[in-house]
Amino acid sequence: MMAMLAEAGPGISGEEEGPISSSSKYPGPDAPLLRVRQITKRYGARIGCADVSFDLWPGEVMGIVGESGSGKSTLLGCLSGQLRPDQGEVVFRTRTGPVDTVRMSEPDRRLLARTDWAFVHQNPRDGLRMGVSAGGNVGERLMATGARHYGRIRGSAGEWLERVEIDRGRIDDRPSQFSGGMQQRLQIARNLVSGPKLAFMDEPTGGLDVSVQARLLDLLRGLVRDMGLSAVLVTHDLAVVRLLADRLMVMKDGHVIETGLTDQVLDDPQHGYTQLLVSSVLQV
Ligand SMILES: Nc1ncnc2c1ncn2[C@@H]1O[C@H](COP(=O)(O)OP(=O)(O)OP(=O)(O)O)[C@@H](O)[C@H]1O
Repeated sequence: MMAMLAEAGPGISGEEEGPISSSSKYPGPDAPLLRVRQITKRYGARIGCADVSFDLWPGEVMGIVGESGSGKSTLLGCLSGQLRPDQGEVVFRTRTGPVDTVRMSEPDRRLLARTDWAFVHQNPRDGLRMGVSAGGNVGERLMATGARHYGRIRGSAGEWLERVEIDRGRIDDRPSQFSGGMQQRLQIARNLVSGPKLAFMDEPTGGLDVSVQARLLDLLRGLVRDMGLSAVLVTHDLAVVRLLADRLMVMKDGHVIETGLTDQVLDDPQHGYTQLLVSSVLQV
């Protein structure tokens, strides 16, 4: 991955030297990658999410679960810059230091979204350009990070298609010619090709057949581990968090009511609502 990035050109900070070493300014395992403090978002009198705080560490996956309307999407929107919270901080450690993304300029946030951040939508159509070829979808993101050499961009796109188990021979096909599972894998390739540090995932396996889901989950788990990716994962599916998330936050009526290591929360839920949530699923 890093070799591909080095070929692809400069990263967000315009550095030419490729991989960031552990001794560089990028935070090590002793500093949170994302520091979230008291995030609150209201829709008029209705609470979207209230007073949410947590730290996300490099390489960690945080799952957010809760029933419909509990505030998961609102929180994810506030964290990823798609919604502006009424209150609170979302501090991301960029390569040059911590930045409160709630208060950063729109162009800077857009640059971050194309480089160090990834967003995997439930519906791949929301994360892909349907009128552009598979290779173009992946290559476009590399170009956003400064890559200009056509042959190398195409080579990296082909490698990433294979990495997400799409035949390289399909590189010139459009996403509309792909199955739902393939479209989702293409969306993942488009997002991860630039070597992001943090991925926001909104029901990444939602709307897919069970067997397709299982394969996608396996693939995601491997990529997250291999890339040392941090992620915030929203889902109502406890089997998905069981497989992917290190830690879990349980939301109800916009508030976080329970948090802890995933296995701990699922095997020994403390809050009555979490107990109900876990017991309502026959097989987790
Ligand atoms: N655009 C909006 N305008 C008004 N209220 C909203 C809006 N979006 C969300 N809400 C309200 O905010 C609360 C949290 O909604 P949110 O969509 O964040 O929950 P969720 O847990 O993501 O639900 P789901 O799993 O169904 O997507 C709900 O009461 C919802 O009605």
